Amino acid sequence: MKINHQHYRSIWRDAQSVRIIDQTRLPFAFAVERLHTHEQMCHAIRSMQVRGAPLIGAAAAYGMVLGCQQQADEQTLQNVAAQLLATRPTAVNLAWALQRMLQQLLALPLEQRAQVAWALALAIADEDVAQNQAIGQHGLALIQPLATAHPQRAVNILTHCNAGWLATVDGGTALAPIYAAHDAGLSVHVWVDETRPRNQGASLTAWELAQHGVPHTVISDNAGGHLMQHGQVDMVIVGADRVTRNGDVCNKIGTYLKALAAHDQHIPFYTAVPTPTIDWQLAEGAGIAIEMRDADEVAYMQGQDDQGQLQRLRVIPHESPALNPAFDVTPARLVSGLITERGIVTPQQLPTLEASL
Ligand SMILES: CSC[C@@H](O)[C@@H](O)C(=O)COP(=O)(O)O
Repeated sequence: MKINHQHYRSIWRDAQSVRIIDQTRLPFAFAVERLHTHEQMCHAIRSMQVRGAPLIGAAAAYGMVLGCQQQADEQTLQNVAAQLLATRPTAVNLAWALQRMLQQLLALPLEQRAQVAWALALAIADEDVAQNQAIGQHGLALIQPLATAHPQRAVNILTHCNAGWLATVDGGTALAPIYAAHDAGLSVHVWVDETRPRNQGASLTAWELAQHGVPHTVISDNAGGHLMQHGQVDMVIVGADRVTRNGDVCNKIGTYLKALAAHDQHIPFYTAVPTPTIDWQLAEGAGIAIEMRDADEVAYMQGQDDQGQLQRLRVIPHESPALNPAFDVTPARLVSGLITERGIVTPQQLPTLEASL
């Protein structure tokens, strides 16, 4: 991803520390933070300075590296992994990356661990970038026929939350096919759900689409169904935090409602999902731990006033409680297909995909 003509990943090594883009400051400030300890990485994941399933996985891997720099014995590494695992419960990539790092590090002699850990984390990051590139190409094959069918207008794609390059190491999942289509010269336009309460759509997806020059429009979370009814959505592509063996898709709260509306209107609903986001151990979505976040995220909104000052404003009565489940589960029956780095599969074809891994 290029920002002001400079290429960035959303996480990278800098000497013996790790750099991240602080996503809580976007879209109004582009700020890079430097992390030296695994405690700082825990804070970055919990506070959502870094967020999005694949990026959380890579961040956890780099968190293990930072822990390893201080002490690399088994008990310390298990302890660091447990702290990182406790930061956010829903995205399976976190547990996946920690398990992989632990397994590979503990197989090494103690004195080699701190050194090799950097290469192991980089491998996870590089794999994510490659997977997203492949997802982009497979997803492009879905957009191409829609562009051919409607040569006089843009293909309208609705997305929810941020599953773009900011949610990954680079390239994005749900946005990867959109970037691929735009770069291939196809006319695409993106309906960007604002994604209350944390506004990842309005703040992050809109920002990165604008950086890349992709035409888009931010809509309120409630507008999607209306646009679908009026022929203004050709397809929906979302990301996922966890997909279960049967193809149930856990993603940002509100995804399920978009899937229901898309199903009612016979609009294809795809989820773009790298295979590390598939939880082969879990039979169905009902078993997924849904993160409950602070009610203040619902009670308050943050934004910039006309003088350029950041403001945090309460939007509900002081007497009213609020509830903030961060994710929901879209049943497999509403999912047209999963765009993976191995190709596009229906939920029913997941066992074949698992066998091929
Ligand atoms: C490629 S990211 C896919 C999902 O992780 C994304 O859609 C999402 O729900 C992110 O939630 P967040 O709470 O911002 O981490």
